[in-house]
Amino acid sequence: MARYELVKRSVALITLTNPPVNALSSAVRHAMAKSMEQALNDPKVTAVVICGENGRFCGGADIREFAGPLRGPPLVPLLDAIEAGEKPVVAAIEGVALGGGFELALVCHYCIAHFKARLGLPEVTLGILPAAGGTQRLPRLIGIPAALELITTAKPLSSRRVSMLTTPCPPDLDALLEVVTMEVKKKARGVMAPLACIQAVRAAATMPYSKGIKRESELMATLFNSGQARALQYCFFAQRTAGKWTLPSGAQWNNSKPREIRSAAIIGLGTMGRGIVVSLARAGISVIAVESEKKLLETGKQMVIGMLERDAKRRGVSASLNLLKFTLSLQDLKDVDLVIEAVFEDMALKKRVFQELSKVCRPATLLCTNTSGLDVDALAGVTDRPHLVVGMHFFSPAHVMKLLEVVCGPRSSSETIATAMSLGKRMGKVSVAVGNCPGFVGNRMLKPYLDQATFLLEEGATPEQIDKALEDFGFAMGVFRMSDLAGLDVGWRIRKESGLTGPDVDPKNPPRRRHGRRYCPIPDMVCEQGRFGQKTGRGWYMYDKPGGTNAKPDPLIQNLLEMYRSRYAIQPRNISDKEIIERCLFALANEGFRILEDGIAARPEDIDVIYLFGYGFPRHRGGPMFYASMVGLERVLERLEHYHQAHPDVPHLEPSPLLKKLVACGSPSVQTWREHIKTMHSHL
Ligand SMILES: CCCCCCCCCCCCC[C@H](O)CC(=O)SCCNC(=O)CCNC(=O)[C@H](O)C(C)(C)COP(=O)(O)OP(=O)(O)OC[C@H]1O[C@@H](n2cnc3c(N)ncnc32)[C@H](O)[C@@H]1OP(=O)(O)O
Repeated sequence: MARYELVKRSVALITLTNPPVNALSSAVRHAMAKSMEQALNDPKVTAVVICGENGRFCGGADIREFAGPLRGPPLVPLLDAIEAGEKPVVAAIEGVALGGGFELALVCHYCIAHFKARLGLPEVTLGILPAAGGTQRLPRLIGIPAALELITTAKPLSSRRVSMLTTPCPPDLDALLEVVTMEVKKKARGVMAPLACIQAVRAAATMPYSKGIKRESELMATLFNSGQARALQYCFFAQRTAGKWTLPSGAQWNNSKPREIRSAAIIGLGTMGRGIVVSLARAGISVIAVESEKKLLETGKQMVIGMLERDAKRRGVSASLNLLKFTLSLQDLKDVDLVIEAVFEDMALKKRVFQELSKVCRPATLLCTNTSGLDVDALAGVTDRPHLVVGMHFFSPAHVMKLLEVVCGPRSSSETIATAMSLGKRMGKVSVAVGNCPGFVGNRMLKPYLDQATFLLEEGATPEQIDKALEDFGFAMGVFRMSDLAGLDVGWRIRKESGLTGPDVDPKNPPRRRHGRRYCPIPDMVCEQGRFGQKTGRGWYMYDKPGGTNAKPDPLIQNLLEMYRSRYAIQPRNISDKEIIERCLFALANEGFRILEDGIAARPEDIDVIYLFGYGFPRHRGGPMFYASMVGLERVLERLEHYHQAHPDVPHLEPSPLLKKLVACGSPSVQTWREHIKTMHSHL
């Protein structure tokens, strides 16, 4: 846990040895305390050096330990003792010095850092604050503005006994803290940890160290026990769990070798295709981009080049334009390692593309589809290599959004899945393996969520009221603003194709009902007026111009809602924010339980990661499944039963069997739900 060596008969070398990141677990703290005592008591030792094994200084406190009672020697007195010791202590930093690791470096009297070392205080991302003196020592060392900023930056330090310094303090401290508070509130609505950090840094500026450190500890205690800290720490591990995919066959992330992908091709240079080309080129992969018409090819090419150039400028690197080739001919794809089809969302068209690819590409080429919800296995079925077909569902804009759903068809081989997952990682994506069903995980869950929002409109709410409730909950954008951004026409076309609206609707359907269930036609009526969202300057809101982003409530939508309600004799009622949140989010989580039952997602963590990275679910709420567990499964069940009773024609409100089962088992923690799903059928 910590190795003690005497170097040159005078220097004590203490090496942290707790792979993979030398986290300060209770065993490490214990070993460090012992080693420090030995060094301080040995008259031969004139100086101490602390470093970490395997090129990593220290990744901070052991986050896993936060879930249980705190054991072992506490960190703060250990660090205070290092700082107060009579012998000089040097932190030799290679790799990461994060959180408690950075705080350890701060108490050392000297720091030597490799130029590639990464120093920082990421505690806020875990819903806590740097509570081993970080908020008190750092302002003393580098001043308030720089310390406030350091949450996301790395700064090498070289100073002695930092706690003895006075904090360099700007004359307009209150104004500065006010500005930072406003920024933090805007960036992370409703998130407690950054605000607590500001209060702790204020204490560093206005109090002696002994009082400041006490304040730091009080603030930490509040954060530490908060639901937000639990949610954010859950997110940290959920993201890592999601990469560890596993199939019922026994194939999994650590026993399936991915293929090396050197070249790829993208079919279709629409919004999605362009984003995927940029992501691939940024990852250093040669890309051939294919379009069906010269004009589309030229437009796509100019846009891709522009995107790559802007991106490279921002990152201070040169644009990898030499990796790109643009063509009208599928024949050019005969030698590529992998193809991603990103054509229009039309099964017949996609099948034609896959049949063509089967003929043109060499037999070992992987064929991937970027469909957002169509049957991946149906596409595999028209090829000569169904085992090499997999879904790679990127989210728009694909060069920005971090999420990738890797859709495993029943015939996708483990090597194919491993390759898609590993390619996603190389492209900087958070990849989650999911099963094949309409909408997969993310879009399948979206339907009940969107349905509830539009039903609430019928019953008396307005788009701005619903959006505000969701934004106050923590979403960056409410459901209607988000729909305006994404474009309303896509959903309209899908509803027309499925016979829910338009000329193909069965005339026997009573109004506001389809296939025996409640149906809200308001989104269709909005589209019939040519209101497709931001791009047309009108949608659920009005905008200054087509493409404008400043959403304003539109009296025409208000009129439309009033006319609609009076046509169907609906008496509008006052709807509370609580009802909005419960109906939208419990319906969302309820579908998540069904997805787990159906074996479309292997674990609740996978669903949460999809919603965090693909749908803007607030991270400090942990994701829809974690949120349900925090509310209490019993409560979620009771509210769903209540709403289902009030709306029996909405099957999505009927509590899922898995939710009922978990409640019957005493509402176990989200990390153990998997054990209760074991016996069910998996599509993964
Ligand atoms: C009444 C109540 C009073 C309460 C008061 C309580 C007071 C308690 C006193 C606390 C003192 C506070 C100390 C400090 O201020 C708090 C902290 O230090 S919090 C931790 C801060 N550190 C981080 O957030 C770093 C997190 N890690 C990373 O960012 C990355 O892992 C990395 C270090 C950059 C390495 O990245 P990669 O190379 O990509 O590797 P992975 O991310 O895949 O990680 C590999 C493996 O390691 C596990 N892991 C990483 N960091 C930690 C950690 N800090 N603790 C535990 N485990 C960690 C990670 O989960 C992976 O595990 P695997 O998935 O392989 O099992």
